[in-house]
Amino acid sequence: MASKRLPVLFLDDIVLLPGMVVQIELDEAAQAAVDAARTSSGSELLIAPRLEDRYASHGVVASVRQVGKSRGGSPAAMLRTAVRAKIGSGVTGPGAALWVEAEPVAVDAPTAHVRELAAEYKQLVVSVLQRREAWQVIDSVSAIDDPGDLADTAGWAPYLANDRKRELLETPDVEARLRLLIDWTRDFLAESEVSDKIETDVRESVEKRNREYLLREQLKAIRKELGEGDAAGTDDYRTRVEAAELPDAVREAALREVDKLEKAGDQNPEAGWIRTWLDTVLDLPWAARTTDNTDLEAARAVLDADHHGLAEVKERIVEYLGVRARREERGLTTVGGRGSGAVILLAGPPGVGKTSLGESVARTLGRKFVRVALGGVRDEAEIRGHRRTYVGALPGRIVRAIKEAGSMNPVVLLDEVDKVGSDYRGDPAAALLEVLDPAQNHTFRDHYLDLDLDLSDVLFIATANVLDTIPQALFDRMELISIDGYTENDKVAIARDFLLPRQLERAALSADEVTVTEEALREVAANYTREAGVRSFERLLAKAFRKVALRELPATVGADDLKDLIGRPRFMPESSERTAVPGVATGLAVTGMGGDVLYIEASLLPGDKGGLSVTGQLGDVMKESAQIALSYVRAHADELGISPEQLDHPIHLHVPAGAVPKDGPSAGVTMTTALVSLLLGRNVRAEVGMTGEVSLTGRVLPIGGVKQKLLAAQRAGLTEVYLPQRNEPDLDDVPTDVLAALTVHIVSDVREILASALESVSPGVVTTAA
Ligand SMILES: Nc1ncnc2c1ncn2[C@@H]1O[C@H](COP(=O)(O)OP(=O)(O)OP(=O)(O)O)[C@@H](O)[C@H]1O
Repeated sequence: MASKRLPVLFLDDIVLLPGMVVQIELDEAAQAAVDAARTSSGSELLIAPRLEDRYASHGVVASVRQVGKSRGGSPAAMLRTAVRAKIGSGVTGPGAALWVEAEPVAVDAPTAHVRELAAEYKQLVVSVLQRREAWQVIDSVSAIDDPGDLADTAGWAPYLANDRKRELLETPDVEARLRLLIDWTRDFLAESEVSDKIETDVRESVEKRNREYLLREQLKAIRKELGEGDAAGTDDYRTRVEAAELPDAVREAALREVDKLEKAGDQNPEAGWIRTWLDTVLDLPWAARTTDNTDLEAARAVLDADHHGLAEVKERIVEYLGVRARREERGLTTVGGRGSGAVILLAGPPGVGKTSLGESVARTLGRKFVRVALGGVRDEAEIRGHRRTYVGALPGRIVRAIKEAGSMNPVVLLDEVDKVGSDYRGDPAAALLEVLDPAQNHTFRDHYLDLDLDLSDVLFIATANVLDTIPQALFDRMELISIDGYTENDKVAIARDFLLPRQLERAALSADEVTVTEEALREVAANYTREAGVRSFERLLAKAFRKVALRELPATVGADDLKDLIGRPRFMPESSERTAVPGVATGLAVTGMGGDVLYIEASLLPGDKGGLSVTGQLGDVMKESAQIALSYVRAHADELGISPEQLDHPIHLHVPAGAVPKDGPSAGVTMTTALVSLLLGRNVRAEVGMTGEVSLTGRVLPIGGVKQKLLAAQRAGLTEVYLPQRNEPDLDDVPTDVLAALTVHIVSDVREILASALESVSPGVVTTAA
């Protein structure tokens, strides 16, 4: 098409495409252009955008339809845009306006492909218009037939930014223009679908909340009318939950339950469950913590003030607290969780102060203390709670402990972890493992509570009497501290400094009123109790003081008064009595109650077929020990001076007390000695105790629990003990006063025991089967 010379008007904030009728306000430049058009170019001018100081390459040829005033009263002109034109070089005059060469763009007849694109675009535009419910516009757009004209209706589209409109203006090719538009319109539709959805969601949730509020108010009114009251009660939960210091997730969950409660109404059984649950949640100390006292010297002082002796145990505890404090200081507890300090396991017989040490640790740190008894727990739900769907569901013991403690960082004593069982109701040990594992326990989930509970600040201390029944995985997480039991001197000191004052106070007596002599205490320790700890000791003192309180005060309790106050001694040295016949030897053993002595008895039965029977609830290992002992004796009969006929008789070996299950190889030397004593008819010396495994060749192999066994030997009044050579280093752990009271023979072959433990003078009678 031939180019024209036209006055040009650049507009900054609007892009006009062909086929539009618009009113523009006339500033000076616009006035000049419009004037020039009316006077010199047949009312035609070129309008082009100038966006961010960039001039467009194309504009539209527009004709001035009318000039007048806008509604605001300023000069304005009504323009109608026609064809696209390429802007050529600028030329001067006539008049004040700017003139350019404008070359109108020729439009080819549309191809079939272009028509297809146009149809597609038309559909998209109609969709957009439908969303806006612009029905009239839909009609006029639908009526447009020419693809180029259809594309240029985009000039009206409010969702296209000016720079996109300019791109359309500068794209004279119809097909390219339609492609651009199809893309952009699709995007717009997709976006507006999402935002529509958000809008509806928001609107719906607001409406729902309003509706719920209304319904709740109505419900309250109805309940009040029915005299069911308690609308205030549910309201109360809402305010309580809102006022409580709860983690966000917990508050949300609690409010959901309050909603349910409000809907459920009073008569609904569920209301009761929800209330109990809400009470539990509100009772938990979500935000309460105590501040740790990390002064290690002070810690040591507290431990010393609470407990006699136990130097090594206290040292280990102080070290443990020191490491913990340092880790915390360096922020290591939270990083990765794992390995942030194992759990202390206090292992030892009853009454040695495991529980009270736990209490002391809490006191040292200034933390709350709670004890969780695990003895006999077989149901996982005991630890982790029942699901709420259970009738009468309760939270587990851990949650209850935290509630009882009233702080999120108490000391929790897991008492008797060695007595946790498992059965069809799940494995409590596995749940415990989760409780103790720093990698998991910051989000511990109780079934009942069903909320994450952070246990990572809890200091767990476990206790156990024996180690071999603790599940391995649990044991691996723990740092073992053994407390083996007390010597007689220890017990007397503990009684004097701790048990006496406490029991006096309980009996409402004062130290001025009742004095207990050292001999009396020693007598109680030696002949009234035979325990590793001091539990019965304390009980007997309590019993004594109840009687003393009825006497004339002040009073002194001496050894002679004991019979009156607490009865006759219960334990007398029995070793000489028990070993008064051939075939009985005194062994040393460790049980859940601490160390103990054990008399192994052998006797010959009538008959000539040989053979061995064993009784006393022995485990497999112990039964094998008996076999080995007998085989050893048979193989060495000659050397030992045993006549072959003796070996023809069947032998019965018994380990009292028959009701207590026993196992382990450490009775090997005792069984061998009992057999030899029987077959030679020579008594075992009464003051002798022994422990050690025996091999078929008579080697004595090492055993465990040396300290506990020696304590027991001393308690039982023995004065000589045989120990395997490889256990010699264990003597370092044994208190010096125990070692002073015992002669310890270190042996590596059972012959050494047989050579010196039997009475040297034969009683002269050879026992044969009756
Ligand atoms: N070394 C000690 N010094 C002072 N008191 C002690 C000492 N050892 C134990 N006691 C006292 O002995 C009593 C029994 O101790 P505790 O109940 O802690 O024993 P335990 O080892 O936890 O037994 P269990 O295994 O049966 O739980 C407590 O009153 C405790 O204060």
